Amino acid sequence: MTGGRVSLDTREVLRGVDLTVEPGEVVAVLGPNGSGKSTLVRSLLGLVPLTAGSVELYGVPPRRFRDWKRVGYVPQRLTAGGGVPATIREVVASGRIARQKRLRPASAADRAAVDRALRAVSLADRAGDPVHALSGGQQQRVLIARALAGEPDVYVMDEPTAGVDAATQQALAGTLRTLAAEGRTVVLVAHELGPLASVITRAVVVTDGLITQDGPPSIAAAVQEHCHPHADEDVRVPLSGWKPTP
Ligand SMILES: Nc1ncnc2c1ncn2[C@@H]1O[C@H](COP(=O)(O)OP(=O)(O)OP(=O)(O)O)[C@@H](O)[C@H]1O
Repeated sequence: MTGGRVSLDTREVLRGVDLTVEPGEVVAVLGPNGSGKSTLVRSLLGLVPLTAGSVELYGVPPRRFRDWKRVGYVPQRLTAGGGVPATIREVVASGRIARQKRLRPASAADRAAVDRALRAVSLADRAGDPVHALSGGQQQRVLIARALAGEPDVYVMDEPTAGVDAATQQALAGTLRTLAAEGRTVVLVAHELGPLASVITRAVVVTDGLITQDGPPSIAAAVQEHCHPHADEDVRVPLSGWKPTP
C-alpha cells in the first residue's frame, strides 16, 4: 500500500498509509481499538476501496488480481452464509473454492487439505456440526481452518485469537511457525499477541489511521502492556496444529 487513505461514513479512517510486506514475513498489526487495523488489512485485499493512494497484490491492484488461491483471509467474524445452515466441514471446504475448477467435484487433494485443516484446529470430530451453534472462539477456529484449507501463500488474519482459548492460541502459534518455515507470509491483526509474540518477525502499530511504528518484534512487547490469553472456551482435546505439507 502506498499513500493509502480510506474514508468510511465521511470519517477518514486511514490517513496515508505506506506498507510493504515481503514474502516470508510474519507481520503483526497492533494498535488501539478503532485505530484502523481492520480497515487496513481489508483494504489491502480490496475489500474496502481506497479514497486515495494505491494497493498492489503481487504487483496487481486488487480489482485486477485473479490469483486469489494465493491469499487466505481470516475475517474477524463468521458472516459468509449468514442464515444459511452450513456444517463446519462445508465452511472449511469453501476455502478450496479458489483452487477448484468450476463445477468439478472436490478432488482427493481437496478432501485431504480440508481434513488436515480440520485436524489443525482440532475440529475433525465435529466436522458435521452446524457452525451457527459454535461459540465465538470455535467459529474463529473454523475460519482459521478455512484459510489453511486453501493452502495460500499469504495469510491475512484479523484478530485470529479473539475469544480463543489459551490452548488454541498455542496451537495457532505452532501453525504459524510451520507456515513461516515453509516461506508463507502472514499479516495478522491482534489486540493481544499472547503466544503469537514469539512467531512474528515484524510489528506495525496503527494509531488513529496512521502507521506510527514499524520495526522488530520488540516493539510489540512495548506496546502491549496487558498480555493475557483469553480463557472463555473449554478445550478438552489436545490441539495438534498445522503439520508441514507432506
Ligand atoms: N462501515 C463503517 N462505517 C463507518 N465507520 C466505520 C465503519 N467501519 C469501521 N468504522 C470506524 O472506523 C474506525 C476504524 O475501524 P477499524 O475496525 O478499522 O479499527 P480497528 O483498529 O480494527 O478496531 P478494533 O480493534 O476495535 O477492531 C473506527 O472508528 C470504526 O468505528
